[in-house]
Amino acid sequence: MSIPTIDFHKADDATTRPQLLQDLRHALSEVGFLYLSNHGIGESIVQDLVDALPRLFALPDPVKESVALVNSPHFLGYSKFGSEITARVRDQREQFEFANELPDRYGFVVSAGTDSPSPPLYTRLQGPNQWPNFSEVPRFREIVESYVAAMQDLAMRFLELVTEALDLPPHSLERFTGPQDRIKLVHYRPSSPSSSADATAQPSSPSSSSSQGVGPHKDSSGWMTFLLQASDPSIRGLQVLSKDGEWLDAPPVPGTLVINMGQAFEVVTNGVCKATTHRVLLPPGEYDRYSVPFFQGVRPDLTKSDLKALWDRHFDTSAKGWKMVGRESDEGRNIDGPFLRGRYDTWGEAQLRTKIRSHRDVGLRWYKDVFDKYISDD
Ligand SMILES: O=C(O)CCC(=O)C(=O)O
Ligand SMILES: [Fe+2]
Repeated sequence: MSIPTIDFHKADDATTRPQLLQDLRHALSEVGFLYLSNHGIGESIVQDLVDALPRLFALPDPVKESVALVNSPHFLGYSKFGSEITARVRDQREQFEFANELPDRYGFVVSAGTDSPSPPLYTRLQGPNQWPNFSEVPRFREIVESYVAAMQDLAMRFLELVTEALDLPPHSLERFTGPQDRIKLVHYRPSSPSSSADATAQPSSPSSSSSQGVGPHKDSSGWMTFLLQASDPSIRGLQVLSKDGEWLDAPPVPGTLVINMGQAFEVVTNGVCKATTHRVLLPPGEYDRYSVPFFQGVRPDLTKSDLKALWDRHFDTSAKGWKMVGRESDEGRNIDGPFLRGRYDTWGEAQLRTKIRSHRDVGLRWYKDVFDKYISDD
């Protein structure tokens, strides 16, 4: 199996659109990953971001830590190398996380102390960014905001094509999207053999010579992920788990974005479109890898019961037409998925739990009352 490429230009031409829709349906329901070419994002919007990344991550640690994630109840900010855990192993990456700018509605209601009931705790994930204030990366905020705005527009346009490819009425998926889209600027560096022997490294890292950039996971932050691989094409690392349980390389292809479905998409489609398991495995060497995933947001109050009608009408998996439904490798099926597996019925709560488990220092500081519940619920 290989990862298909969807040429977005073909959607504009009535002679190529039907085949494109068929290819997209196949990619969504039977592969779970695709490259999107001719996506229409302005070249300078992408290039400005790509150019900013090495300068951003070369800043001294105290400068980066001036916007540390732990300062933010919204999990927006900088996390240093080795602070994130996926599949119980420390990831060899550092990252900045931003979102489209939103007010801290939860904080506002709670601190106002009015009689109105507090919003659910998970609404606290929404809030303002921490923008770093440094001169070494000129126009940084503007570059990130332009990229986010372009991705929000692309994600909505692509979602309409997906809606049509799955034979759904126009706009029927749009109502599941939420107010907050998130983006990460990520820098990977393989651990040297000596550092992988330190106390933080786990014995279960994928192999003794490669380091875990990010461990096997299904994206939990959003609905669909649009990933920019922002290093030289010779720098590999991203791998996708096929339905047969085989890890496939997804090398950078200039001019494309890699798209995959997140956990909410799998739930909304009743398992017809699987959220595909992926990881970044860094071959040994001295190099830097940069990537920028954009996660299209999900409506936080979405519950599984909201989806029943859609499942019955369009994603009845006992009906013919969804050829490979339910097929997934054992490794993929065993990936942690609190919304998928039914323990948490509301999307926002499942997302909060995932965030707390991945960034425990933030959880302890801002979510003390629910920390133990979410950490030890498996
Ligand atoms: O860096 C990459 O290529 C993938 C990152 C990723 O999968 C994630 O952060 O969810
Ligand atoms: Fe991911």
